[in-house]
Amino acid sequence: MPIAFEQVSYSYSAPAKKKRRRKGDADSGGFDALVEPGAASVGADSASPCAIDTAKSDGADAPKPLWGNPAGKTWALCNITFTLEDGEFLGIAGHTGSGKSTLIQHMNGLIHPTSGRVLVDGVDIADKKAAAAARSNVGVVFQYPEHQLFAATVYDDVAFGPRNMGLAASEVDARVRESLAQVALDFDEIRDKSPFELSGGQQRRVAFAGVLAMRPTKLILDEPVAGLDPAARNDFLNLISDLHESGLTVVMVSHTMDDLARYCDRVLVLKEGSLFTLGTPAEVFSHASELRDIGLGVPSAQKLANDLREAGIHLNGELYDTQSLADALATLYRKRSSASPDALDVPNAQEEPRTADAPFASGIEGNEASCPK
Ligand SMILES: Nc1ncnc2c1ncn2[C@@H]1O[C@H](COP(=O)(O)OP(=O)(O)OP(=O)(O)O)[C@@H](O)[C@H]1O
Repeated sequence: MPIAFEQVSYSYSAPAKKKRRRKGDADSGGFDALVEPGAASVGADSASPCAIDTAKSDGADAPKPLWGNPAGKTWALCNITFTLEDGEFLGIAGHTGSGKSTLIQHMNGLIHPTSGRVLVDGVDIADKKAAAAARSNVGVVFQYPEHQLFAATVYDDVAFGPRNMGLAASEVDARVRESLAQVALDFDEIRDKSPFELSGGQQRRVAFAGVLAMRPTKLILDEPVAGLDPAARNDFLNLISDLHESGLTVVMVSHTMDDLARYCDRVLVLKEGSLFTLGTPAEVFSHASELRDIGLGVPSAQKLANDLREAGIHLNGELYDTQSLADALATLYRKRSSASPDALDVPNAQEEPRTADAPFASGIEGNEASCPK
Protein backbone atom coordinates (compact mmCIF):
# COMPACT_ATOMS: atom_id res chain seq x y z
CA MET A 1 0.00 0.00 0.00
CA PRO A 2 2.40 2.74 -1.15
CA ILE A 3 1.57 6.38 -0.49
CA ALA A 4 2.27 8.53 -3.54
CA PHE A 5 2.51 12.32 -3.39
CA GLU A 6 1.87 13.91 -6.77
CA GLN A 7 2.81 17.58 -7.02
CA VAL A 8 1.36 18.30 -3.61
CA SER A 9 1.17 21.91 -2.51
CA TYR A 10 -0.53 23.09 0.63
CA SER A 11 -1.50 26.50 1.88
CA TYR A 12 -2.91 27.07 5.35
CA SER A 13 -4.64 30.16 4.05
CA ALA A 14 -6.20 28.26 1.14
CA PRO A 15 -6.90 24.75 2.41
CA ALA A 16 -8.47 22.17 0.14
CA LYS A 17 -12.15 22.49 -0.31
CA LYS A 18 -14.20 19.37 -0.90
CA LYS A 19 -16.16 19.42 -4.11
CA ARG A 20 -19.24 17.45 -4.93
CA ARG A 21 -18.74 13.96 -6.33
CA ARG A 22 -19.33 13.74 -10.04
CA LYS A 23 -20.63 10.62 -11.63
CA GLY A 24 -18.06 8.72 -13.65
CA ASP A 25 -14.96 10.05 -11.87
CA ALA A 26 -12.83 7.11 -10.95
CA ASP A 27 -9.48 7.39 -9.26
CA SER A 28 -9.85 11.02 -8.29
CA GLY A 29 -12.72 9.88 -6.09
CA GLY A 30 -14.92 12.32 -7.93
CA PHE A 31 -13.29 15.49 -6.69
CA ASP A 32 -12.01 18.35 -8.74
CA ALA A 33 -8.60 19.82 -8.12
CA LEU A 34 -8.84 20.92 -4.51
CA VAL A 35 -8.62 24.64 -4.84
CA GLU A 36 -10.23 27.20 -2.63
CA PRO A 37 -12.16 29.67 -4.79
CA GLY A 38 -10.68 32.59 -2.86
CA ALA A 39 -7.16 31.58 -3.80
CA ALA A 40 -7.38 33.16 -7.21
CA SER A 41 -3.68 33.03 -7.89
CA VAL A 42 -3.59 29.29 -7.19
CA GLY A 43 -6.23 28.52 -9.76
CA ALA A 44 -4.73 30.98 -12.19
CA ASP A 45 -1.57 28.93 -12.60
CA SER A 46 -2.28 25.44 -11.41
CA ALA A 47 0.82 24.02 -13.12
CA SER A 48 3.09 26.06 -10.86
CA PRO A 49 0.96 26.93 -7.87
CA CYS A 50 3.78 28.06 -5.65
CA ALA A 51 5.54 30.41 -7.98
CA ILE A 52 3.98 33.75 -7.37
CA ASP A 53 1.01 35.06 -5.48
CA THR A 54 0.00 38.36 -6.97
CA ALA A 55 -3.33 38.25 -5.14
CA LYS A 56 -1.53 38.43 -1.79
CA SER A 57 0.80 41.23 -2.67
CA ASP A 58 -1.17 43.84 -0.75
CA GLY A 59 -2.17 45.54 -3.96
CA ALA A 60 1.40 46.26 -4.97
CA ASP A 61 2.49 45.31 -8.46
CA ALA A 62 5.51 43.34 -7.37
CA PRO A 63 4.61 39.70 -6.70
CA LYS A 64 5.71 38.10 -3.46
CA PRO A 65 7.42 34.76 -3.09
CA LEU A 66 5.30 32.19 -1.40
CA TRP A 67 6.34 30.10 1.49
CA GLY A 68 5.18 29.48 5.00
CA ASN A 69 3.29 31.70 7.34
CA PRO A 70 2.47 34.53 8.21
CA ALA A 71 0.45 36.53 5.76
CA GLY A 72 1.91 37.10 2.32
CA LYS A 73 3.96 33.93 2.56
CA THR A 74 1.38 31.30 1.95
CA TRP A 75 2.72 27.92 0.97
CA ALA A 76 3.64 25.41 3.65
CA LEU A 77 4.32 22.75 0.97
CA CYS A 78 5.23 23.28 -2.65
CA ASN A 79 5.12 20.72 -5.48
CA ILE A 80 6.07 17.64 -3.45
CA THR A 81 6.35 14.43 -5.47
CA PHE A 82 7.62 11.15 -4.04
CA THR A 83 6.39 7.69 -3.06
CA LEU A 84 6.57 6.10 0.37
CA GLU A 85 7.21 2.43 -0.40
CA ASP A 86 5.85 -0.47 1.60
CA GLY A 87 8.11 -1.66 4.38
CA GLU A 88 10.58 1.20 4.22
CA PHE A 89 11.84 3.38 7.05
CA LEU A 90 11.70 6.94 5.76
CA GLY A 91 13.24 9.81 7.68
CA ILE A 92 12.06 13.39 7.23
CA ALA A 93 14.39 16.27 8.02
CA GLY A 94 14.28 20.01 7.48
CA HIS A 95 14.76 23.28 9.28
CA THR A 96 12.09 24.57 11.66
CA GLY A 97 8.97 25.48 9.74
CA SER A 98 10.09 23.68 6.56
CA GLY A 99 6.80 21.76 6.35
CA LYS A 100 7.56 18.39 7.96
CA SER A 101 4.44 18.22 10.14
CA THR A 102 2.29 19.52 7.30
CA LEU A 103 3.67 16.81 5.02
CA ILE A 104 2.92 13.92 7.35
CA GLN A 105 -0.61 15.14 8.01
CA HIS A 106 -1.29 14.49 4.31
CA MET A 107 -0.38 10.83 4.69
CA ASN A 108 -3.65 9.79 6.27
CA GLY A 109 -5.90 12.51 4.94
CA LEU A 110 -5.93 14.69 8.07
CA ILE A 111 -5.41 17.56 5.66
CA HIS A 112 -5.74 17.53 1.88
CA PRO A 113 -3.55 19.17 -0.75
CA THR A 114 -4.53 22.61 -1.94
CA SER A 115 -3.35 21.30 -5.29
CA GLY A 116 -1.93 17.95 -6.34
CA ARG A 117 -2.94 14.51 -5.05
CA VAL A 118 -2.07 11.96 -2.40
CA LEU A 119 -2.75 8.41 -3.55
CA VAL A 120 -2.90 5.51 -1.14
CA ASP A 121 -2.70 2.28 -3.07
CA GLY A 122 -3.57 4.24 -6.21
CA VAL A 123 -6.68 5.86 -4.72
CA ASP A 124 -6.89 9.62 -4.15
CA ILE A 125 -7.59 10.16 -0.45
CA ALA A 126 -9.37 13.42 -1.16
CA ASP A 127 -12.29 11.02 -1.30
CA LYS A 128 -13.92 10.70 2.13
CA LYS A 129 -14.17 6.92 2.05
CA ALA A 130 -10.62 6.50 0.84
CA ALA A 131 -9.41 8.86 3.58
CA ALA A 132 -11.27 6.82 6.22
CA ALA A 133 -9.68 3.62 4.91
CA ALA A 134 -6.27 5.27 4.89
CA ARG A 135 -6.77 6.48 8.46
CA SER A 136 -7.31 2.94 9.73
CA ASN A 137 -4.10 1.84 8.01
CA VAL A 138 -1.88 4.79 8.77
CA GLY A 139 -1.28 5.57 12.44
CA VAL A 140 0.06 9.05 13.18
CA VAL A 141 1.84 9.75 16.46
CA PHE A 142 2.17 13.48 16.95
CA GLN A 143 4.80 15.33 18.94
CA TYR A 144 4.36 14.77 22.68
CA PRO A 145 1.50 12.28 22.21
CA GLU A 146 1.25 11.82 25.97
CA HIS A 147 -0.43 15.24 26.09
CA GLN A 148 -3.41 13.61 24.39
CA LEU A 149 -3.97 10.91 27.03
CA PHE A 150 -7.35 11.46 28.59
CA ALA A 151 -8.96 8.32 30.04
CA ALA A 152 -9.13 7.35 33.71
CA THR A 153 -7.12 4.16 33.17
CA VAL A 154 -4.41 2.97 30.81
CA TYR A 155 -6.75 0.22 29.63
CA ASP A 156 -9.49 2.66 28.62
CA ASP A 157 -7.05 4.93 26.88
CA VAL A 158 -5.57 2.19 24.72
CA ALA A 159 -9.01 0.66 24.13
CA PHE A 160 -10.48 3.93 22.89
CA GLY A 161 -9.65 3.46 19.20
CA PRO A 162 -10.66 -0.20 18.89
CA ARG A 163 -13.93 0.50 20.75
CA ASN A 164 -14.61 3.36 18.37
CA MET A 165 -14.21 0.91 15.52
CA GLY A 166 -17.12 -1.04 17.03
CA LEU A 167 -15.05 -4.14 17.75
CA ALA A 168 -16.29 -6.83 20.15
CA ALA A 169 -15.06 -6.56 23.76
CA SER A 170 -12.92 -9.70 23.37
CA GLU A 171 -11.18 -8.25 20.31
CA VAL A 172 -10.69 -4.92 22.08
CA ASP A 173 -9.15 -6.76 25.03
CA ALA A 174 -6.83 -8.76 22.77
CA ARG A 175 -5.65 -5.60 21.05
CA VAL A 176 -5.01 -3.74 24.31
CA ARG A 177 -2.93 -6.65 25.62
CA GLU A 178 -1.01 -7.01 22.39
CA SER A 179 -0.23 -3.34 21.92
CA LEU A 180 0.87 -2.83 25.54
CA ALA A 181 3.19 -5.83 25.08
CA GLN A 182 4.54 -4.25 21.87
CA VAL A 183 5.61 -1.17 23.82
CA ALA A 184 7.07 -3.33 26.60
CA LEU A 185 4.54 -2.44 29.31
CA ASP A 186 3.23 -5.08 31.70
CA PHE A 187 -0.51 -5.43 31.14
CA ASP A 188 -1.43 -6.65 34.65
CA GLU A 189 0.73 -4.09 36.36
CA ILE A 190 -0.42 -1.08 34.40
CA ARG A 191 -3.94 -1.68 33.12
CA ASP A 192 -5.81 -0.02 36.01
CA LYS A 193 -3.38 2.82 36.62
CA SER A 194 -4.19 6.37 35.70
CA PRO A 195 -1.99 7.40 32.75
CA PHE A 196 -1.20 10.53 34.71
CA GLU A 197 0.58 8.68 37.50
CA LEU A 198 3.12 7.21 35.06
CA SER A 199 6.52 8.58 34.12
CA GLY A 200 6.80 10.69 30.95
CA GLY A 201 8.42 7.80 29.06
CA GLN A 202 5.71 5.37 30.18
CA GLN A 203 3.00 7.83 29.21
CA ARG A 204 4.48 8.07 25.73
CA ARG A 205 4.48 4.28 25.48
CA VAL A 206 0.81 4.21 26.42
CA ALA A 207 0.07 6.81 23.74
CA PHE A 208 2.01 4.67 21.24
CA ALA A 209 0.04 1.61 22.30
CA GLY A 210 -3.20 3.46 21.60
CA VAL A 211 -2.10 3.98 17.99
CA LEU A 212 -0.79 0.42 17.61
CA ALA A 213 -4.10 -0.95 18.89
CA MET A 214 -5.59 0.25 15.60
CA ARG A 215 -3.24 -2.23 13.90
CA PRO A 216 -1.87 0.21 11.33
CA THR A 217 0.41 -0.99 8.55
CA LYS A 218 2.20 2.36 8.57
CA LEU A 219 3.40 4.34 11.52
CA ILE A 220 4.06 8.05 11.09
CA LEU A 221 6.05 9.57 13.94
CA ASP A 222 6.58 13.30 14.45
CA GLU A 223 9.74 13.72 16.52
CA PRO A 224 8.97 10.63 18.62
CA VAL A 225 11.88 10.99 21.05
CA ALA A 226 11.73 14.75 21.60
CA GLY A 227 12.13 15.65 25.26
CA LEU A 228 13.18 12.18 26.47
CA ASP A 229 16.37 11.54 28.46
CA PRO A 230 19.18 9.64 26.67
CA ALA A 231 18.22 6.23 28.07
CA ALA A 232 14.53 6.62 27.26
CA ARG A 233 15.42 7.92 23.78
CA ASN A 234 17.47 4.86 23.10
CA ASP A 235 14.74 2.53 24.36
CA PHE A 236 12.20 4.27 22.17
CA LEU A 237 14.32 4.22 19.06
CA ASN A 238 14.95 0.51 19.58
CA LEU A 239 11.21 0.01 20.01
CA ILE A 240 10.54 1.85 16.75
CA SER A 241 13.23 -0.17 15.01
CA ASP A 242 11.66 -3.41 16.32
CA LEU A 243 8.25 -2.33 15.01
CA HIS A 244 9.82 -1.68 11.63
CA GLU A 245 11.56 -5.07 11.71
CA SER A 246 8.20 -6.67 12.46
CA GLY A 247 6.91 -5.34 9.12
CA LEU A 248 5.54 -1.86 9.75
CA THR A 249 6.36 0.92 7.32
CA VAL A 250 7.77 3.76 9.41
CA VAL A 251 8.07 7.48 8.73
CA MET A 252 10.02 9.44 11.33
CA VAL A 253 10.43 13.19 11.49
CA SER A 254 13.58 14.08 13.37
CA HIS A 255 16.05 16.90 13.92
CA THR A 256 18.74 14.40 14.98
CA MET A 257 20.82 13.40 11.98
CA ASP A 258 22.53 10.55 13.86
CA ASP A 259 19.13 8.92 14.42
CA LEU A 260 18.12 9.37 10.78
CA ALA A 261 21.42 7.93 9.58
CA ARG A 262 21.21 4.98 11.92
CA TYR A 263 17.64 3.86 11.30
CA CYS A 264 16.37 5.07 7.94
CA ASP A 265 16.44 3.46 4.51
CA ARG A 266 15.94 6.88 2.91
CA VAL A 267 15.91 10.46 4.12
CA LEU A 268 13.72 13.19 2.64
CA VAL A 269 14.89 16.74 3.27
CA LEU A 270 12.56 19.72 3.06
CA LYS A 271 13.59 23.30 2.54
CA GLU A 272 11.02 26.06 2.78
CA GLY A 273 8.22 23.68 1.85
CA SER A 274 9.98 22.18 -1.18
CA LEU A 275 11.69 18.85 -1.55
CA PHE A 276 15.40 19.64 -1.22
CA THR A 277 16.65 16.09 -1.64
CA LEU A 278 15.65 12.46 -1.15
CA GLY A 279 18.06 9.55 -1.00
CA THR A 280 19.80 6.99 1.15
CA PRO A 281 21.47 8.38 4.27
CA ALA A 282 24.86 7.84 2.57
CA GLU A 283 23.78 9.91 -0.43
CA VAL A 284 22.17 12.67 1.60
CA PHE A 285 24.85 13.02 4.29
CA SER A 286 27.79 13.04 1.88
CA HIS A 287 26.73 16.62 1.11
CA ALA A 288 27.52 18.32 4.38
CA SER A 289 28.03 21.81 3.04
CA GLU A 290 24.74 21.96 1.12
CA LEU A 291 22.93 20.74 4.22
CA ARG A 292 24.76 23.26 6.36
CA ASP A 293 23.57 26.01 4.02
CA ILE A 294 19.98 25.18 4.93
CA GLY A 295 20.69 24.92 8.62
CA LEU A 296 21.10 21.16 8.93
CA GLY A 297 24.03 19.13 10.19
CA VAL A 298 25.25 15.66 9.37
CA PRO A 299 26.01 12.79 11.76
CA SER A 300 29.26 13.49 13.61
CA ALA A 301 31.23 10.50 12.27
CA GLN A 302 30.04 11.33 8.78
CA LYS A 303 31.20 14.92 9.15
CA LEU A 304 34.65 13.67 10.09
CA ALA A 305 34.65 11.24 7.14
CA ASN A 306 33.67 14.08 4.78
CA ASP A 307 36.44 16.30 6.21
CA LEU A 308 38.99 13.49 5.79
CA ARG A 309 37.96 13.01 2.17
CA GLU A 310 38.40 16.73 1.59
CA ALA A 311 41.89 16.40 3.09
CA GLY A 312 42.77 13.65 0.62
CA ILE A 313 42.18 10.54 2.74
CA HIS A 314 40.37 8.19 0.44
CA LEU A 315 37.28 6.76 2.09
CA ASN A 316 34.42 5.11 0.25
CA GLY A 317 31.25 7.11 -0.24
CA GLU A 318 29.44 5.02 2.33
CA LEU A 319 27.78 6.18 5.51
CA TYR A 320 29.97 6.03 8.58
CA ASP A 321 29.21 5.75 12.23
CA THR A 322 32.00 5.96 14.82
CA GLN A 323 32.82 2.27 14.68
CA SER A 324 32.75 1.87 10.92
CA LEU A 325 34.86 5.02 10.48
CA ALA A 326 37.42 3.69 12.97
CA ASP A 327 37.47 0.36 11.10
CA ALA A 328 37.89 2.05 7.71
CA LEU A 329 40.77 4.20 8.97
CA ALA A 330 42.45 1.20 10.59
CA THR A 331 42.20 -0.74 7.32
CA LEU A 332 43.65 2.18 5.39
CA TYR A 333 46.46 2.52 7.92
CA ARG A 334 47.35 -1.15 7.67
CA LYS A 335 47.22 -1.10 3.89
CA ARG A 336 49.47 1.92 3.59
CA SER A 337 51.91 1.00 6.33
CA SER A 338 52.44 -2.45 4.83
CA ALA A 339 53.08 -0.84 1.41
CA SER A 340 55.48 1.71 2.84
CA PRO A 341 56.13 2.38 6.54
CA ASP A 342 56.36 6.15 5.86
CA ALA A 343 53.25 6.38 3.76
CA LEU A 344 51.03 7.68 6.56
CA ASP A 345 53.12 10.68 7.52
CA VAL A 346 51.59 12.92 4.89
CA PRO A 347 48.26 12.15 3.30
CA ASN A 348 48.58 12.19 -0.46
CA ALA A 349 45.57 13.75 -2.07
CA GLN A 350 46.81 12.89 -5.58
CA GLU A 351 47.34 9.24 -4.90
CA GLU A 352 43.66 8.33 -4.75
CA PRO A 353 41.72 11.22 -6.23
CA ARG A 354 38.31 11.96 -4.86
CA THR A 355 35.55 11.00 -7.24
CA ALA A 356 33.16 13.79 -8.16
CA ASP A 357 30.02 13.91 -6.08
CA ALA A 358 26.75 13.19 -7.79
CA PRO A 359 24.77 16.35 -8.52
CA PHE A 360 22.90 17.34 -5.41
CA ALA A 361 19.28 18.38 -5.01
CA SER A 362 18.59 17.83 -8.65
CA GLY A 363 17.01 15.17 -10.76
CA ILE A 364 14.25 14.35 -8.31
CA GLU A 365 11.51 13.65 -10.76
CA GLY A 366 8.54 15.96 -10.47
CA ASN A 367 10.15 18.16 -7.86
CA GLU A 368 12.05 20.51 -10.12
CA ALA A 369 10.42 23.33 -8.41
CA SER A 370 8.57 26.06 -10.01
CA CYS A 371 8.91 27.16 -6.42
CA PRO A 372 10.54 30.18 -4.87
CA LYS A 373 14.25 29.99 -4.43
N1 LIG B 1 -2.19 25.86 11.66
C1 LIG B 1 -1.42 26.64 10.92
N2 LIG B 1 -1.89 27.79 10.40
C2 LIG B 1 -1.14 28.58 9.63
N3 LIG B 1 0.15 28.32 9.32
C3 LIG B 1 0.69 27.19 9.81
C4 LIG B 1 -0.06 26.28 10.63
N4 LIG B 1 0.74 25.24 10.96
C5 LIG B 1 1.92 25.47 10.38
N5 LIG B 1 1.93 26.64 9.69
C6 LIG B 1 3.02 27.22 8.91
O1 LIG B 1 3.36 26.29 7.88
C7 LIG B 1 4.77 26.20 7.74
C8 LIG B 1 5.21 24.74 7.93
O2 LIG B 1 4.93 24.37 9.28
P1 LIG B 1 5.20 22.91 9.84
O3 LIG B 1 4.66 22.87 11.24
O4 LIG B 1 4.71 21.92 8.87
O5 LIG B 1 6.80 22.90 9.85
P2 LIG B 1 7.79 21.87 10.58
O6 LIG B 1 8.89 21.62 9.60
O7 LIG B 1 7.04 20.69 11.09
O8 LIG B 1 8.33 22.76 11.77
P3 LIG B 1 9.01 22.31 13.20
O9 LIG B 1 10.33 21.67 12.88
O10 LIG B 1 9.16 23.61 13.90
O11 LIG B 1 8.02 21.37 13.88
C9 LIG B 1 5.38 27.15 8.74
O12 LIG B 1 5.65 28.38 8.08
C10 LIG B 1 4.27 27.35 9.76
O13 LIG B 1 4.34 28.62 10.36
